[in-house]
Amino acid sequence: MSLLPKTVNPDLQKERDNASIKAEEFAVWWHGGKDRLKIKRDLELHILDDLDEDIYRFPNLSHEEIYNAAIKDFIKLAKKIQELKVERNYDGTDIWPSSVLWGAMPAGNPLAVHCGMVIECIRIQGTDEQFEKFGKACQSFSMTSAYAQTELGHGTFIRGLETRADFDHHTDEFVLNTPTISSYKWWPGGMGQSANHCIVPANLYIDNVCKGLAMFVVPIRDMETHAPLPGVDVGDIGKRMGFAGVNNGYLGLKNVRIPRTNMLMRHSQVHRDGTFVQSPVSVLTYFTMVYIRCLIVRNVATQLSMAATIATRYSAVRRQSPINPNEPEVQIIDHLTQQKKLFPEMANSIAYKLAFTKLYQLYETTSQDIKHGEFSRLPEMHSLSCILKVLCTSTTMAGVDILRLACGGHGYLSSSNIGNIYLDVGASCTYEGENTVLLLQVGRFLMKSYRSALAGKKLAPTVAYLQNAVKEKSLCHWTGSWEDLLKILQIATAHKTHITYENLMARLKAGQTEAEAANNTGIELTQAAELHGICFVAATFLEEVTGPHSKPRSPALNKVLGNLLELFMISTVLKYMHEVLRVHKLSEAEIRSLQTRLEDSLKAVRPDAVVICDGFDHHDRNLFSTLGSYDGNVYERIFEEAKRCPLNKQPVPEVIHTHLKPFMKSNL
Ligand SMILES: CCCCCCCC/C=C\CCCCCCCC(=O)SCCNC(=O)CCNC(=O)[C@H](O)C(C)(C)COP(=O)(O)OP(=O)(O)OC[C@H]1O[C@@H](n2cnc3c(N)ncnc32)[C@H](O)[C@@H]1OP(=O)(O)O
Ligand SMILES: Cc1cc2nc3c(=O)[nH]c(=O)nc-3n(C[C@H](O)[C@H](O)[C@H](O)COP(=O)(O)OP(=O)(O)OC[C@H]3O[C@@H](n4cnc5c(N)ncnc54)[C@H](O)[C@@H]3O)c2cc1C
Repeated sequence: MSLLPKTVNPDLQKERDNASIKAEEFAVWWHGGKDRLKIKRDLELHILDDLDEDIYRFPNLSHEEIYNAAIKDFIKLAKKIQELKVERNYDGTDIWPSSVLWGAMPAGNPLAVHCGMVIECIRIQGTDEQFEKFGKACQSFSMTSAYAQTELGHGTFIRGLETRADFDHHTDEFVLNTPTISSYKWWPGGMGQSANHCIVPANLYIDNVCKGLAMFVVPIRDMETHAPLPGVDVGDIGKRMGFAGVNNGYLGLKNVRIPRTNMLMRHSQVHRDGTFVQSPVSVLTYFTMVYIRCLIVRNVATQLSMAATIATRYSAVRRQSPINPNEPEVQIIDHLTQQKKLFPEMANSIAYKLAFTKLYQLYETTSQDIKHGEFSRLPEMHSLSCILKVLCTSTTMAGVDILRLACGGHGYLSSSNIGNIYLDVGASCTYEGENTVLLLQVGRFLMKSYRSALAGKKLAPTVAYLQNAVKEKSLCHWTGSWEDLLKILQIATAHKTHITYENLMARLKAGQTEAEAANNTGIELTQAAELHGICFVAATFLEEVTGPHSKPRSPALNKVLGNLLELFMISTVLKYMHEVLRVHKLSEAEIRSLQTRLEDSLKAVRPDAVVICDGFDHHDRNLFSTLGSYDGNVYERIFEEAKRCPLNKQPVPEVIHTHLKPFMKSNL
């Protein structure tokens, strides 16, 4: 019998009753309007409400059982999406990589890469006819696929990939080979057993001359029997830290033949006579990665808001230690240091979601440009998607762990679900471009932009601030306004960029090659890149709160958002104070006033913390957390989960009779 009360925990109810805004108003803003919120909720209702709760207890299953369950869960979900005929998420992005579906696939989706990446890859890299043939088959699931780029020996350095595709003039085919153990494809999601096709990026050879990387649609399993095709060696790479159900795989290819027309040929082509037509811009092959990097930003912003919801609700429900010795124990959310753990992460998740919205607009514009043969925005797009992917994943990983710690011992329970969120976010620091490597790409872009700034050339919009900062070496007058806080971050970034550039130049002057000099300047390049990302996020948040978007919002909501922006700005400037002090000598009194503002902003957020999290509007089944449910009945849920633990099914487990008791007896 369930121990769960039907009522909401009174402390949590009190938080909702006493807040300055209603959660609904925040939810409407967060989701971009009433209509969008309704789309999201209708979807969740249809997808999540009738699920069997046992699917959330996958940590009790074996690797194989988890995979079997994940496939079955995926099919249930796919059928629902097909019935509904929805293609788009509430925010206009593709439905499949959307967080609305996460609750239905708690162990991960063995066809996530198929749905979220391959279809878009075929759209971006294939011709319209190829999309008609392969893309549509993927959309209808008559074909299942994986994106098989990474190899055992190379993930980062794509030019080092060893898989080769040789054009055979006689048969009009490509012959694919992974000639060494290090060239085996390794890691692709869904490739182990789920996919019957792969997108294989490989070096294209015509008459033994390498033409660079191209993408090939390679069947790997029989369409009828699903058995691996001749020349194909495929399987699951074994248990990962997380991603239990995702079926990451390995793939070896030995003289596997595919028709010439299976090369994705929107940007580069091989004709029947073996003529090769080069892509107008070689990095177009990398554009699918740009798309996924954008979506990762949105995903981790959502995951951070989930962890913040769990930890904040728990902190409102749990009481421990009085503040004044003779008074009752307080809700732990009233300890100031606890607020310092919770609220900045809440603000970060909002900041990252806003940054995503801006990033995605740039992505859509750039995609349109590419369709019209215009590529000038690519470097900025690449750099912005890299820096936001890195900044948001790495700080979210750290933030989720802070939120776990904020839940004390119970945060460490698997049923808190924070561990699962942490492992998912942790993977995103590595996949789709390892974070340090992407920071170096951004550092390189900053060096180029800085050189242009020095030459008085016009800069791309997202680095335009460097131009002023080149001249303006410090703030003339410090008022401590939000605008000043942003400005000082921008000047600090420009300064960091400037000294990094100088150090790079000095190394070149001393005779180092460009590559050596870049390697030796790597630490500063990554630091400048990180600061650049911070400036973008801060500028976007500031614009949302003070710009024209604030007009239609109620004063109460604007106040709440202002409190969150204040917290974000002050926390950020304090975090990077060592860089700020290099460009503006803030006095001791000015720094102390920032510390006071930090404390005041935590107190200002406090009364609305629970409703802000309610406004993130996470369905209980998406959170699936004993600590973070809407009703706050934490202890009862923890208790029920313990009772469900498979070990408790019998009073004395078999191993006690077979091993522990005899051992104890032998020591009598
Ligand atoms: C489907 C998911 C949906 C979303 C998530 C949902 C979550 C749901 C849960 C579960 C699903 C699981 C989802 C997992 C999915 C994971 C999938 C993968 O991981 S697929 C593998 C990714 N692999 C990498 O990302 C390799 C990283 N490496 C690279 O990108 C390159 O090798 C790089 C950039 C590091 C270096 O490439 P160089 O050696 O060719 O380039 P250089 O020489 O440095 O640069 C040449 C020029 O090209 C530019 N460039 C490089 N990349 C560019 C790009 N993408 N666009 C534009 N320009 C680019 C550079 O800036 C440079 O420009 P200048 O010369 O300075 O002007
Ligand atoms: C959960 C998960 C899912 C994945 N799914 C897919 C998928 O679906 N399809 C796919 O193709 N791949 C997939 N991958 C692979 C992933 O894209 C790669 O692991 C990732 O790109 C990192 O490459 P790597 O493993 O070669 O790391 P490495 O590059 O070997 O990184 C190791 C270390 O070397 C450093 N390093 C490497 N190069 C440089 C450099 N130039 N400068 C400075 N430092 C450097 C890195 O910073 C890092 O510290 C997945 C990976 C994971 C973990």
